[in-house]
Amino acid sequence: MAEASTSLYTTLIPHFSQNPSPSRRTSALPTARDRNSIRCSISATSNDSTRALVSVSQKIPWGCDVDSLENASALQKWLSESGLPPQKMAIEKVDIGERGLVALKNIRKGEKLLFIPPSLVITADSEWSCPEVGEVLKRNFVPDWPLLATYLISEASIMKSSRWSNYISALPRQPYSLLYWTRSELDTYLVASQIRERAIERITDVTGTYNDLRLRIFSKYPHLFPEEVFNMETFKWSFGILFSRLVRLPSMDGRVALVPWADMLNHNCEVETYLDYDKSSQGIVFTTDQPYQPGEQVFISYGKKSNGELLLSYGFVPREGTNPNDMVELPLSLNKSDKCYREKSEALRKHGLSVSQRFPLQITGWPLELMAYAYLVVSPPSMRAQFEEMAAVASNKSTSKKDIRYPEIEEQALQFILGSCESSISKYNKFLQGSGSIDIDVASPKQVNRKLFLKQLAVDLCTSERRILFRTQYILRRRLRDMRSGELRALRIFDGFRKLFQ
Ligand SMILES: C[S@@+](CC[C@H](N)C(=O)[O-])C[C@H]1O[C@@H](n2cnc3c(N)ncnc32)[C@H](O)[C@@H]1O
Repeated sequence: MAEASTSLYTTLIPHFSQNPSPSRRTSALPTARDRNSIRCSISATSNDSTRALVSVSQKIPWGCDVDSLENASALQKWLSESGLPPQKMAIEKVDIGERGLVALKNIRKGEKLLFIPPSLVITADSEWSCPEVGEVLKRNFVPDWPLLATYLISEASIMKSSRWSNYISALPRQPYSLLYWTRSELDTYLVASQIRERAIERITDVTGTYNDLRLRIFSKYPHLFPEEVFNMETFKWSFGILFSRLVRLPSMDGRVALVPWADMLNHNCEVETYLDYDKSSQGIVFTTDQPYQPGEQVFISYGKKSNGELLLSYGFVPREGTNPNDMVELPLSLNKSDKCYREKSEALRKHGLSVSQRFPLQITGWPLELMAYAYLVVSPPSMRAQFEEMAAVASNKSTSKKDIRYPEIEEQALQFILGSCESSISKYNKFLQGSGSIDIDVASPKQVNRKLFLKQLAVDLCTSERRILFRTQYILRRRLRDMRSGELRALRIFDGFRKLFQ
Protein backbone atom coordinates (compact mmCIF):
# COMPACT_ATOMS: atom_id res chain seq x y z
CA MET A 1 0.00 0.00 0.00
CA ALA A 2 3.06 2.18 -0.32
CA GLU A 3 2.25 5.81 -0.86
CA ALA A 4 -1.42 5.00 -1.14
CA SER A 5 -2.59 7.94 0.86
CA THR A 6 -0.02 10.27 -0.67
CA SER A 7 -1.99 9.82 -3.84
CA LEU A 8 -5.02 11.25 -2.10
CA TYR A 9 -3.51 14.65 -1.64
CA THR A 10 -2.54 14.88 -5.26
CA THR A 11 -5.47 13.32 -7.00
CA LEU A 12 -8.57 13.49 -4.85
CA ILE A 13 -9.94 16.86 -5.68
CA PRO A 14 -13.50 17.95 -5.26
CA HIS A 15 -13.47 20.09 -8.39
CA PHE A 16 -12.47 18.22 -11.48
CA SER A 17 -9.97 19.39 -13.97
CA GLN A 18 -11.37 20.26 -17.40
CA ASN A 19 -8.38 18.64 -19.04
CA PRO A 20 -7.92 14.95 -19.55
CA SER A 21 -5.40 13.32 -17.25
CA PRO A 22 -2.17 13.06 -19.28
CA SER A 23 -1.25 9.75 -17.67
CA ARG A 24 -4.49 8.00 -18.56
CA ARG A 25 -4.26 5.66 -21.50
CA THR A 26 -7.39 5.06 -23.54
CA SER A 27 -7.02 1.33 -24.13
CA ALA A 28 -8.66 -1.05 -21.68
CA LEU A 29 -7.03 -4.17 -20.28
CA PRO A 30 -8.09 -7.31 -22.13
CA THR A 31 -10.62 -9.49 -20.35
CA ALA A 32 -12.10 -12.78 -21.42
CA ARG A 33 -15.68 -12.13 -20.40
CA ASP A 34 -18.48 -11.25 -22.69
CA ARG A 35 -20.15 -8.23 -21.15
CA ASN A 36 -23.11 -7.93 -23.50
CA SER A 37 -25.39 -9.89 -21.23
CA ILE A 38 -25.21 -7.36 -18.38
CA ARG A 39 -28.03 -4.88 -17.95
CA CYS A 40 -26.53 -1.57 -17.08
CA SER A 41 -29.35 0.87 -16.91
CA ILE A 42 -32.26 0.62 -14.54
CA SER A 43 -35.10 2.84 -13.64
CA ALA A 44 -35.47 3.74 -10.00
CA THR A 45 -38.69 1.74 -9.84
CA SER A 46 -37.44 -1.31 -11.70
CA ASN A 47 -38.20 -4.55 -9.85
CA ASP A 48 -36.11 -7.00 -11.82
CA SER A 49 -32.88 -5.06 -11.82
CA THR A 50 -29.61 -6.93 -11.78
CA ARG A 51 -28.16 -4.22 -9.57
CA ALA A 52 -28.02 -4.43 -5.80
CA LEU A 53 -29.91 -1.43 -4.54
CA VAL A 54 -28.72 0.33 -1.46
CA SER A 55 -30.70 3.16 0.01
CA VAL A 56 -28.86 5.86 1.92
CA SER A 57 -29.87 4.50 5.30
CA GLN A 58 -29.10 0.86 4.39
CA LYS A 59 -25.95 -1.09 5.01
CA ILE A 60 -23.76 -1.92 2.03
CA PRO A 61 -25.12 -5.22 0.61
CA TRP A 62 -21.78 -6.45 -0.72
CA GLY A 63 -18.46 -7.31 0.92
CA CYS A 64 -18.06 -9.15 4.20
CA ASP A 65 -17.28 -8.55 7.86
CA VAL A 66 -13.86 -7.06 8.35
CA ASP A 67 -12.50 -10.19 10.05
CA SER A 68 -14.38 -12.75 7.98
CA LEU A 69 -12.65 -15.51 6.02
CA GLU A 70 -15.97 -16.53 4.53
CA ASN A 71 -15.15 -15.34 1.01
CA ALA A 72 -11.39 -15.74 1.16
CA SER A 73 -11.26 -19.26 -0.31
CA ALA A 74 -13.57 -18.26 -3.19
CA LEU A 75 -11.24 -15.32 -3.85
CA GLN A 76 -8.15 -17.55 -3.77
CA LYS A 77 -9.78 -20.08 -6.12
CA TRP A 78 -10.93 -17.42 -8.60
CA LEU A 79 -7.50 -15.76 -8.62
CA SER A 80 -5.71 -19.07 -9.30
CA GLU A 81 -8.13 -19.85 -12.15
CA SER A 82 -7.57 -16.35 -13.54
CA GLY A 83 -3.81 -16.60 -13.77
CA LEU A 84 -2.38 -16.00 -10.28
CA PRO A 85 0.66 -18.32 -9.99
CA PRO A 86 0.91 -20.70 -6.98
CA GLN A 87 1.68 -18.70 -3.82
CA LYS A 88 3.87 -19.29 -0.78
CA MET A 89 1.24 -17.50 1.35
CA ALA A 90 -2.44 -17.93 2.18
CA ILE A 91 -5.15 -15.65 3.64
CA GLU A 92 -5.66 -16.45 7.30
CA LYS A 93 -6.90 -14.87 10.51
CA VAL A 94 -3.99 -13.09 12.15
CA ASP A 95 -3.21 -11.27 15.39
CA ILE A 96 -2.31 -8.00 13.68
CA GLY A 97 -4.78 -6.76 11.07
CA GLU A 98 -7.54 -9.40 11.54
CA ARG A 99 -6.96 -11.11 8.16
CA GLY A 100 -3.55 -11.23 6.51
CA LEU A 101 -1.20 -13.28 4.36
CA VAL A 102 0.64 -16.02 6.23
CA ALA A 103 3.71 -17.96 5.04
CA LEU A 104 2.95 -21.55 3.99
CA LYS A 105 6.64 -22.41 3.46
CA ASN A 106 9.98 -21.00 4.48
CA ILE A 107 10.47 -17.65 2.79
CA ARG A 108 13.97 -16.24 2.42
CA LYS A 109 15.05 -12.64 2.89
CA GLY A 110 15.35 -11.03 -0.56
CA GLU A 111 12.82 -13.37 -2.17
CA LYS A 112 10.32 -11.99 -4.72
CA LEU A 113 6.72 -12.89 -3.96
CA LEU A 114 3.23 -12.51 -5.48
CA PHE A 115 3.68 -12.08 -9.33
CA ILE A 116 0.15 -10.76 -9.86
CA PRO A 117 -0.51 -10.25 -13.58
CA PRO A 118 -1.82 -6.81 -14.72
CA SER A 119 -5.02 -8.49 -15.95
CA LEU A 120 -5.93 -9.08 -12.27
CA VAL A 121 -5.35 -5.48 -11.26
CA ILE A 122 -7.95 -2.69 -11.17
CA THR A 123 -6.77 0.64 -12.62
CA ALA A 124 -8.43 3.64 -14.23
CA ASP A 125 -8.10 1.76 -17.53
CA SER A 126 -9.96 -1.36 -16.42
CA GLU A 127 -12.87 -2.42 -18.58
CA TRP A 128 -16.29 -1.54 -17.22
CA SER A 129 -19.02 -4.18 -17.06
CA CYS A 130 -21.33 -1.28 -17.99
CA PRO A 131 -19.25 0.47 -20.66
CA GLU A 132 -21.69 3.43 -20.99
CA VAL A 133 -21.06 4.34 -17.35
CA GLY A 134 -17.30 4.42 -17.83
CA GLU A 135 -17.60 6.35 -21.09
CA VAL A 136 -19.66 9.10 -19.48
CA LEU A 137 -17.06 9.53 -16.71
CA LYS A 138 -14.16 9.56 -19.15
CA ARG A 139 -15.92 12.05 -21.43
CA ASN A 140 -16.16 14.31 -18.37
CA PHE A 141 -12.47 13.86 -17.55
CA VAL A 142 -13.13 12.50 -14.06
CA PRO A 143 -9.73 11.96 -12.34
CA ASP A 144 -8.49 8.55 -11.22
CA TRP A 145 -9.69 8.54 -7.60
CA PRO A 146 -13.35 9.43 -8.18
CA LEU A 147 -13.31 7.31 -11.33
CA LEU A 148 -12.10 4.26 -9.41
CA ALA A 149 -14.55 4.94 -6.57
CA THR A 150 -17.42 4.95 -9.09
CA TYR A 151 -16.00 1.90 -10.84
CA LEU A 152 -16.00 -0.09 -7.61
CA ILE A 153 -19.62 0.81 -6.86
CA SER A 154 -20.69 0.10 -10.40
CA GLU A 155 -19.03 -3.35 -10.38
CA ALA A 156 -20.17 -4.15 -6.84
CA SER A 157 -23.77 -3.28 -7.59
CA ILE A 158 -24.13 -5.85 -10.36
CA MET A 159 -22.89 -8.54 -7.95
CA LYS A 160 -22.14 -11.87 -9.65
CA SER A 161 -22.29 -10.29 -13.11
CA SER A 162 -19.07 -8.44 -12.42
CA ARG A 163 -15.73 -9.97 -13.25
CA TRP A 164 -14.56 -8.73 -9.84
CA SER A 165 -17.38 -10.23 -7.78
CA ASN A 166 -15.12 -12.66 -5.90
CA TYR A 167 -12.76 -9.81 -5.05
CA ILE A 168 -15.53 -7.43 -3.99
CA SER A 169 -17.20 -10.13 -1.83
CA ALA A 170 -13.96 -10.44 0.16
CA LEU A 171 -13.63 -6.68 0.73
CA PRO A 172 -14.74 -5.34 4.11
CA ARG A 173 -18.37 -4.16 4.12
CA GLN A 174 -17.28 -1.33 6.35
CA PRO A 175 -13.54 -0.62 6.10
CA TYR A 176 -11.90 0.81 9.20
CA SER A 177 -11.79 4.43 8.21
CA LEU A 178 -12.09 7.85 9.77
CA LEU A 179 -14.67 8.51 7.02
CA TYR A 180 -17.13 6.62 9.23
CA TRP A 181 -16.51 8.78 12.28
CA THR A 182 -19.19 11.37 12.94
CA ARG A 183 -18.25 15.00 13.50
CA SER A 184 -19.07 14.66 17.18
CA GLU A 185 -16.87 11.53 17.46
CA LEU A 186 -13.98 13.40 15.84
CA ASP A 187 -14.52 16.36 18.17
CA THR A 188 -14.72 14.12 21.25
CA TYR A 189 -11.95 11.62 20.60
CA LEU A 190 -9.45 13.57 18.53
CA VAL A 191 -9.79 16.90 20.31
CA ALA A 192 -6.07 17.02 21.19
CA SER A 193 -4.65 15.74 17.90
CA GLN A 194 -4.07 17.66 14.66
CA ILE A 195 -5.36 14.56 12.86
CA ARG A 196 -8.88 15.75 13.70
CA GLU A 197 -8.51 18.62 11.22
CA ARG A 198 -7.03 16.35 8.57
CA ALA A 199 -9.96 13.94 9.02
CA ILE A 200 -12.50 16.77 8.69
CA GLU A 201 -10.73 17.98 5.53
CA ARG A 202 -10.79 14.48 4.12
CA ILE A 203 -14.48 13.94 4.86
CA THR A 204 -15.22 17.32 3.28
CA ASP A 205 -13.19 16.31 0.19
CA VAL A 206 -15.04 13.02 -0.21
CA THR A 207 -18.45 14.63 0.33
CA GLY A 208 -17.53 17.44 -2.08
CA THR A 209 -16.33 14.94 -4.68
CA TYR A 210 -19.56 12.95 -4.48
CA ASN A 211 -21.73 16.09 -4.63
CA ASP A 212 -19.75 17.34 -7.61
CA LEU A 213 -20.20 14.03 -9.46
CA ARG A 214 -23.90 14.02 -8.63
CA LEU A 215 -24.46 17.56 -9.78
CA ARG A 216 -22.35 17.48 -12.91
CA ILE A 217 -22.80 13.92 -14.11
CA PHE A 218 -25.09 11.56 -12.19
CA SER A 219 -28.13 13.85 -12.27
CA LYS A 220 -27.83 14.15 -16.05
CA TYR A 221 -27.80 10.38 -16.59
CA PRO A 222 -30.16 9.02 -13.92
CA HIS A 223 -30.69 5.79 -15.88
CA LEU A 224 -26.93 5.06 -15.63
CA PHE A 225 -26.38 6.44 -12.12
CA PRO A 226 -29.50 5.73 -10.04
CA GLU A 227 -29.28 7.34 -6.62
CA GLU A 228 -30.21 4.04 -4.97
CA VAL A 229 -26.80 2.77 -6.09
CA PHE A 230 -24.58 5.84 -6.41
CA ASN A 231 -25.12 7.71 -3.17
CA MET A 232 -23.10 9.15 -0.29
CA GLU A 233 -23.20 5.85 1.60
CA THR A 234 -21.75 3.82 -1.27
CA PHE A 235 -19.12 6.52 -1.97
CA LYS A 236 -18.06 6.50 1.68
CA TRP A 237 -17.54 2.76 1.29
CA SER A 238 -15.63 2.98 -1.99
CA PHE A 239 -13.40 5.83 -0.82
CA GLY A 240 -12.79 3.92 2.44
CA ILE A 241 -11.65 0.97 0.30
CA LEU A 242 -9.42 3.19 -1.86
CA PHE A 243 -7.79 4.94 1.11
CA SER A 244 -6.95 1.65 2.77
CA ARG A 245 -6.07 -0.50 -0.27
CA LEU A 246 -5.06 1.57 -3.30
CA VAL A 247 -1.38 1.42 -4.18
CA ARG A 248 0.81 3.68 -6.26
CA LEU A 249 3.11 1.62 -8.47
CA PRO A 250 6.41 3.50 -9.02
CA SER A 251 7.47 1.34 -11.98
CA MET A 252 4.16 1.95 -13.75
CA ASP A 253 4.68 5.74 -13.86
CA GLY A 254 3.15 6.00 -10.40
CA ARG A 255 -0.24 4.82 -11.54
CA VAL A 256 -2.71 3.89 -8.83
CA ALA A 257 -4.19 0.40 -8.65
CA LEU A 258 -6.20 -1.99 -6.55
CA VAL A 259 -4.28 -5.24 -6.45
CA PRO A 260 -6.45 -8.17 -5.33
CA TRP A 261 -4.62 -10.64 -3.07
CA ALA A 262 -1.68 -8.26 -2.51
CA ASP A 263 -4.11 -6.00 -0.66
CA MET A 264 -4.46 -8.69 1.98
CA LEU A 265 -0.96 -7.84 3.20
CA ASN A 266 -0.85 -5.88 6.45
CA HIS A 267 1.57 -3.12 7.39
CA ASN A 268 4.57 -3.38 9.70
CA CYS A 269 6.50 -0.23 10.64
CA GLU A 270 9.78 -2.15 10.82
CA VAL A 271 9.49 -3.49 7.27
CA GLU A 272 10.56 -1.35 4.31
CA THR A 273 9.50 -3.37 1.30
CA TYR A 274 6.55 -2.26 -0.82
CA LEU A 275 4.51 -3.40 -3.81
CA ASP A 276 5.64 -2.52 -7.31
CA TYR A 277 5.40 -3.69 -10.91
CA ASP A 278 8.30 -5.92 -11.91
CA LYS A 279 9.15 -5.49 -15.59
CA SER A 280 11.05 -8.79 -15.89
CA SER A 281 8.25 -11.01 -14.54
CA GLN A 282 5.50 -8.62 -15.73
CA GLY A 283 3.62 -8.80 -12.50
CA ILE A 284 3.12 -6.98 -9.21
CA VAL A 285 5.69 -8.19 -6.68
CA PHE A 286 7.45 -7.30 -3.49
CA THR A 287 10.84 -8.43 -2.25
CA THR A 288 10.96 -9.61 1.35
CA ASP A 289 13.38 -7.77 3.62
CA GLN A 290 13.28 -10.45 6.29
CA PRO A 291 12.84 -14.25 6.35
CA TYR A 292 9.53 -15.87 7.39
CA GLN A 293 8.81 -19.33 8.73
CA PRO A 294 5.63 -21.27 7.93
CA GLY A 295 2.74 -19.85 9.98
CA GLU A 296 4.26 -16.38 10.34
CA GLN A 297 2.40 -13.36 9.01
CA VAL A 298 4.16 -11.66 6.07
CA PHE A 299 4.15 -7.85 6.05
CA ILE A 300 4.86 -4.97 3.72
CA SER A 301 5.20 -1.23 4.35
CA TYR A 302 2.36 1.16 3.50
CA GLY A 303 4.95 3.95 3.43
CA LYS A 304 6.77 6.10 5.97
CA LYS A 305 3.67 7.30 7.77
CA SER A 306 3.03 8.63 11.23
CA ASN A 307 0.55 6.93 13.55
CA GLY A 308 -1.93 9.73 12.81
CA GLU A 309 -1.61 9.19 9.06
CA LEU A 310 -2.05 5.43 9.50
CA LEU A 311 -5.22 6.05 11.53
CA LEU A 312 -6.47 8.51 8.93
CA SER A 313 -6.14 6.20 5.93
CA TYR A 314 -6.09 2.69 7.36
CA GLY A 315 -7.97 2.97 10.63
CA PHE A 316 -5.32 1.54 12.95
CA VAL A 317 -2.61 2.82 15.31
CA PRO A 318 0.61 0.79 15.70
CA ARG A 319 1.77 -0.22 19.18
CA GLU A 320 3.39 2.62 21.11
CA GLY A 321 7.06 3.15 20.28
CA THR A 322 7.13 0.78 17.30
CA ASN A 323 6.86 3.36 14.53
CA PRO A 324 10.16 5.10 13.70
CA ASN A 325 8.24 7.43 11.35
CA ASP A 326 5.85 8.59 14.01
CA MET A 327 5.39 12.34 14.11
CA VAL A 328 3.27 14.98 15.79
CA GLU A 329 2.62 18.47 14.50
CA LEU A 330 3.46 21.45 16.69
CA PRO A 331 1.43 24.61 16.01
CA LEU A 332 3.36 27.91 16.17
CA SER A 333 1.98 31.43 15.62
CA LEU A 334 3.20 35.01 15.40
CA ASN A 335 2.28 37.08 18.41
CA LYS A 336 -0.47 39.53 17.43
CA SER A 337 0.89 42.15 19.84
CA ASP A 338 4.36 41.99 18.25
CA LYS A 339 5.51 45.50 17.22
CA CYS A 340 6.79 44.01 13.94
CA TYR A 341 3.71 41.82 13.31
CA ARG A 342 3.05 43.37 9.88
CA GLU A 343 6.65 43.09 8.66
CA LYS A 344 7.01 39.55 9.93
CA SER A 345 3.74 38.38 8.43
CA GLU A 346 4.71 40.02 5.15
CA ALA A 347 8.07 38.15 5.17
CA LEU A 348 6.23 34.87 5.89
CA ARG A 349 3.65 35.51 3.17
CA LYS A 350 6.42 36.20 0.67
CA HIS A 351 7.80 32.73 1.35
CA GLY A 352 4.44 30.96 1.21
CA LEU A 353 3.97 30.72 4.99
CA SER A 354 1.22 32.03 7.20
CA VAL A 355 1.10 33.65 10.65
CA SER A 356 0.17 30.22 12.06
CA GLN A 357 2.14 27.18 10.95
CA ARG A 358 2.49 23.58 12.01
CA PHE A 359 5.86 21.84 12.12
CA PRO A 360 6.55 18.11 12.45
CA LEU A 361 8.24 16.83 15.61
CA GLN A 362 9.76 13.37 15.74
CA ILE A 363 11.25 11.45 18.62
CA THR A 364 14.67 12.21 17.07
CA GLY A 365 14.16 15.99 16.96
CA TRP A 366 12.63 18.84 15.01
CA PRO A 367 13.36 20.40 11.62
CA LEU A 368 15.52 23.50 11.07
CA GLU A 369 12.46 25.23 9.60
CA LEU A 370 10.77 25.17 12.99
CA MET A 371 13.76 26.82 14.66
CA ALA A 372 13.88 29.51 11.93
CA TYR A 373 10.16 30.23 12.45
CA ALA A 374 10.73 30.50 16.20
CA TYR A 375 13.65 32.92 15.64
CA LEU A 376 11.37 35.09 13.53
CA VAL A 377 8.60 35.08 16.15
CA VAL A 378 10.90 36.18 19.00
CA SER A 379 13.24 38.49 17.10
CA PRO A 380 13.20 42.15 18.24
CA PRO A 381 12.72 45.15 15.88
CA SER A 382 16.51 45.66 15.82
CA MET A 383 16.78 42.41 13.82
CA ARG A 384 14.32 43.38 11.08
CA ALA A 385 17.08 43.06 8.46
CA GLN A 386 17.10 39.31 9.20
CA PHE A 387 13.30 38.72 8.99
CA GLU A 388 13.55 37.82 5.31
CA GLU A 389 16.29 35.24 5.88
CA MET A 390 14.43 33.67 8.82
CA ALA A 391 11.19 33.37 6.81
CA ALA A 392 13.08 31.91 3.84
CA VAL A 393 14.70 29.20 5.99
CA ALA A 394 11.38 28.51 7.76
CA SER A 395 9.75 27.92 4.38
CA ASN A 396 12.23 25.24 3.36
CA LYS A 397 12.55 26.96 -0.02
CA SER A 398 15.74 28.77 0.84
CA THR A 399 18.62 28.01 -1.46
CA SER A 400 21.14 29.59 0.89
CA LYS A 401 22.30 28.26 4.28
CA LYS A 402 19.68 26.42 6.30
CA ASP A 403 21.21 26.10 9.73
CA ILE A 404 20.95 29.74 10.77
CA ARG A 405 21.87 30.66 14.34
CA TYR A 406 21.23 33.85 16.24
CA PRO A 407 22.91 33.26 19.64
CA GLU A 408 21.45 36.50 21.02
CA ILE A 409 17.86 35.22 20.73
CA GLU A 410 18.42 31.47 20.85
CA GLU A 411 17.23 31.15 24.43
CA GLN A 412 13.99 33.04 23.71
CA ALA A 413 13.39 30.93 20.60
CA LEU A 414 13.84 27.68 22.53
CA GLN A 415 11.66 29.01 25.33
CA PHE A 416 8.96 29.91 22.78
CA ILE A 417 9.00 26.38 21.30
CA LEU A 418 8.90 24.92 24.80
CA GLY A 419 5.82 27.02 25.63
CA SER A 420 3.99 25.77 22.56
CA CYS A 421 5.06 22.19 23.29
CA GLU A 422 3.79 22.44 26.87
CA SER A 423 0.47 23.87 25.83
CA SER A 424 0.04 20.93 23.40
CA ILE A 425 0.99 18.48 26.18
CA SER A 426 -1.65 19.95 28.45
CA LYS A 427 -4.31 19.36 25.75
CA TYR A 428 -3.24 15.71 25.48
CA ASN A 429 -3.15 15.37 29.29
CA LYS A 430 -6.66 16.76 29.55
CA PHE A 431 -7.98 14.32 26.94
CA LEU A 432 -6.12 11.29 28.26
CA GLN A 433 -7.03 11.96 31.90
CA GLY A 434 -10.65 12.59 30.97
CA SER A 435 -10.94 9.73 28.49
CA GLY A 436 -12.01 7.35 31.25
CA SER A 437 -15.09 9.43 31.85
CA ILE A 438 -16.15 9.90 28.21
CA ASP A 439 -19.84 9.11 28.07
CA ILE A 440 -20.46 5.86 26.19
CA ASP A 441 -24.15 6.10 26.89
CA VAL A 442 -25.73 4.54 23.81
CA ALA A 443 -28.64 2.20 23.41
CA SER A 444 -27.29 -0.83 21.55
CA PRO A 445 -24.36 -3.03 22.66
CA LYS A 446 -22.97 -2.79 19.10
CA GLN A 447 -22.78 0.98 19.49
CA VAL A 448 -21.06 0.61 22.87
CA ASN A 449 -18.43 -1.61 21.27
CA ARG A 450 -17.93 0.86 18.46
CA LYS A 451 -17.49 3.78 20.85
CA LEU A 452 -15.06 1.82 23.02
CA PHE A 453 -13.11 0.88 19.91
CA LEU A 454 -12.88 4.49 18.69
CA LYS A 455 -11.89 5.65 22.15
CA GLN A 456 -9.11 3.08 22.34
CA LEU A 457 -7.77 4.17 18.94
CA ALA A 458 -7.81 7.80 20.07
CA VAL A 459 -6.09 6.96 23.36
CA ASP A 460 -3.39 5.00 21.51
CA LEU A 461 -2.86 7.83 19.04
CA CYS A 462 -2.75 10.55 21.70
CA THR A 463 -0.40 8.53 23.91
CA SER A 464 2.05 8.10 21.04
CA GLU A 465 1.82 11.76 20.00
CA ARG A 466 2.26 12.97 23.59
CA ARG A 467 5.31 10.74 23.93
CA ILE A 468 7.03 12.74 21.16
CA LEU A 469 6.03 16.01 22.81
CA PHE A 470 7.43 14.78 26.16
CA ARG A 471 10.72 13.95 24.50
CA THR A 472 10.85 17.37 22.80
CA GLN A 473 10.07 19.05 26.12
CA TYR A 474 12.89 17.12 27.79
CA ILE A 475 15.44 18.10 25.11
CA LEU A 476 14.35 21.75 25.15
CA ARG A 477 14.51 21.97 28.94
CA ARG A 478 17.95 20.39 29.00
CA ARG A 479 19.25 22.75 26.32
CA LEU A 480 17.85 25.76 28.12
CA ARG A 481 19.36 24.58 31.41
CA ASP A 482 22.75 24.05 29.75
CA MET A 483 22.59 27.44 28.11
CA ARG A 484 21.66 29.12 31.35
CA SER A 485 24.31 27.32 33.39
CA GLY A 486 26.86 28.09 30.62
CA GLU A 487 25.94 31.74 30.81
CA LEU A 488 26.18 31.65 34.57
CA ARG A 489 29.65 30.08 34.39
CA ALA A 490 30.76 32.69 31.86
CA LEU A 491 29.42 35.41 34.13
CA ARG A 492 31.32 33.99 37.13
CA ILE A 493 34.57 33.80 35.13
CA PHE A 494 34.02 37.37 33.92
CA ASP A 495 33.32 38.47 37.52
CA GLY A 496 36.54 36.71 38.68
CA PHE A 497 38.61 38.56 36.02
CA ARG A 498 36.98 41.85 36.99
CA LYS A 499 37.91 41.36 40.65
CA LEU A 500 41.47 40.38 39.66
CA PHE A 501 42.01 43.66 37.82
CA GLN A 502 40.33 45.86 40.40
C1 LIG B 1 -4.71 -3.39 2.63
S1 LIG B 1 -5.76 -3.93 3.88
C2 LIG B 1 -4.92 -5.34 4.50
C3 LIG B 1 -5.84 -6.53 4.61
C4 LIG B 1 -6.88 -6.44 5.67
N1 LIG B 1 -6.32 -6.88 6.94
C5 LIG B 1 -8.10 -7.24 5.34
O1 LIG B 1 -8.42 -8.17 6.07
O2 LIG B 1 -8.78 -6.94 4.36
C6 LIG B 1 -5.49 -2.66 5.04
C7 LIG B 1 -6.27 -2.83 6.32
O3 LIG B 1 -5.69 -3.85 7.10
C8 LIG B 1 -5.65 -3.50 8.47
N2 LIG B 1 -4.22 -3.42 8.89
C9 LIG B 1 -3.14 -3.40 8.11
N3 LIG B 1 -2.00 -3.37 8.83
C10 LIG B 1 -2.37 -3.35 10.12
C11 LIG B 1 -1.65 -3.29 11.35
N4 LIG B 1 -0.33 -3.24 11.41
N5 LIG B 1 -2.38 -3.26 12.50
C12 LIG B 1 -3.73 -3.30 12.47
N6 LIG B 1 -4.46 -3.35 11.32
C13 LIG B 1 -3.80 -3.38 10.16
C14 LIG B 1 -6.36 -2.18 8.58
O4 LIG B 1 -7.70 -2.43 8.86
C15 LIG B 1 -6.23 -1.60 7.18
O5 LIG B 1 -7.27 -0.71 6.86
